[in-house]
Amino acid sequence: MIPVIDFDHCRPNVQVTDAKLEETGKALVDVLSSTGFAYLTNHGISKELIENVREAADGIFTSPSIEKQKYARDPITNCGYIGLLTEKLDDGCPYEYKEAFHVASPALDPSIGMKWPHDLSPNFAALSRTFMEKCKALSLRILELIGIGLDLKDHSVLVDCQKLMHKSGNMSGLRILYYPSIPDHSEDEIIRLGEHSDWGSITLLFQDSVGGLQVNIDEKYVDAMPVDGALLLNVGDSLEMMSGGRIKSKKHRVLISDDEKHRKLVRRSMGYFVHPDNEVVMNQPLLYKGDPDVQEVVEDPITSQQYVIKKLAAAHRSKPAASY
Ligand SMILES: O=C(O)CCC(=O)C(=O)O
Ligand SMILES: [Fe+2]
Repeated sequence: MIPVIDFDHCRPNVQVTDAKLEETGKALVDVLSSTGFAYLTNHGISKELIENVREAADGIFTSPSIEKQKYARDPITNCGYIGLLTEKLDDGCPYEYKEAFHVASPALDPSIGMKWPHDLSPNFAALSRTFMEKCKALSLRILELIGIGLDLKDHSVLVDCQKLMHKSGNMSGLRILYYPSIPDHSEDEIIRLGEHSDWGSITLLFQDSVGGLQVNIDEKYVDAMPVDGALLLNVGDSLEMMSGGRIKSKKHRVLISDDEKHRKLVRRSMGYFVHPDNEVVMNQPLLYKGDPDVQEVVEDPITSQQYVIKKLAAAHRSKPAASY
C-alpha cells in the first residue's frame, strides 16, 4: 500500500544524471501526492549509525526519572526531554503513552546550544549531531527532487526555503520517541501516539522492528510496518500548503496491539523533522506563484515559526512560547 522508492542513484554527494533526477523526482511526487508516505531504500544512512543513535538514546530513557527531568524540554528552544504523559498530539485521546527527546536546530547553533545529557549517555551528543547532518543532506536532496518532480521553474526554491537548518531561525530537528511497555490492567483508551499530521515540510522516520504505526490513506488506516533497511518519508502540513495542496500531508498514529506479548515490547522510533525557515510564509502556494490551477492564496498568512509555536502550545497545553 505504501510504495517503495529506490534512492540508490540519488543519494547526496553522488554524481547523478539529469535523467535519473527527473525519473526519481517524478516517482516521488507521484507517490507523495497520493499516499503522502513512501519507503526509501538505499538512502545512504548506515544501519550502524541508526542503531548507535538509538542505543545512545536508550541510555537517556532508561535512566531514573529524576535524572531525565534535569534535561526537561526548554519551551523556548524546544530541546530536551519530554516525560511520560506530558505531551499529546491528539487532543481527543486521553493518554499518549510515550516519552521523547528532542534536539531542535538551535541546539546545533553555537550561539545558542543546549544542555546535552552527557552524564546519562556520553555518546549521544556526538552521534546525534552526525546523524542530523546526514539527515539534513538527504532531506535537501529529497526537496530538490520534489522541486524537479513538481516541474517548478526554479527547482531549488524548496531547498532555498530551508537555508537555516541547524541554525537559529529554523525549527528542524531530531525527535527520538520511546514508547515503554504497557502496564498490566491499563485503561482501554491508552494509545502510543494520537492521530496527527506532521507540521513541517518533510519527515524522515526510522522505526525499530516493533511496528504499530498506521497511516490514513483514502479514509482508511493501513499498517506502515518497518521495512528492513528503508526509512519512511512523509509530507508535513507546510509542504502541503506551500505546494498549494498538490502534495499531501497524511494523518497517522501509533496504536497498541491487543496481543499481550506485543504490549510488553518497548518501541522506539526516530523522526527527523524538516521545517522551512521561521520567516517563510507557508499558506501561500509560493511554489506556484501565478499558476491558475492552484488554489487561491489563503487569507491570514502564517509563518513556519507561528505554525510550529501554535502546534507546540496545543501539544503541551501551554501558552505559546517564543522560539529561536
Ligand atoms: O513513532 C512513530 O513511528 C511515529 C512518530 C510520529 O509520527 C511523530 O513523531 O510525528
Ligand atoms: Fe508524525
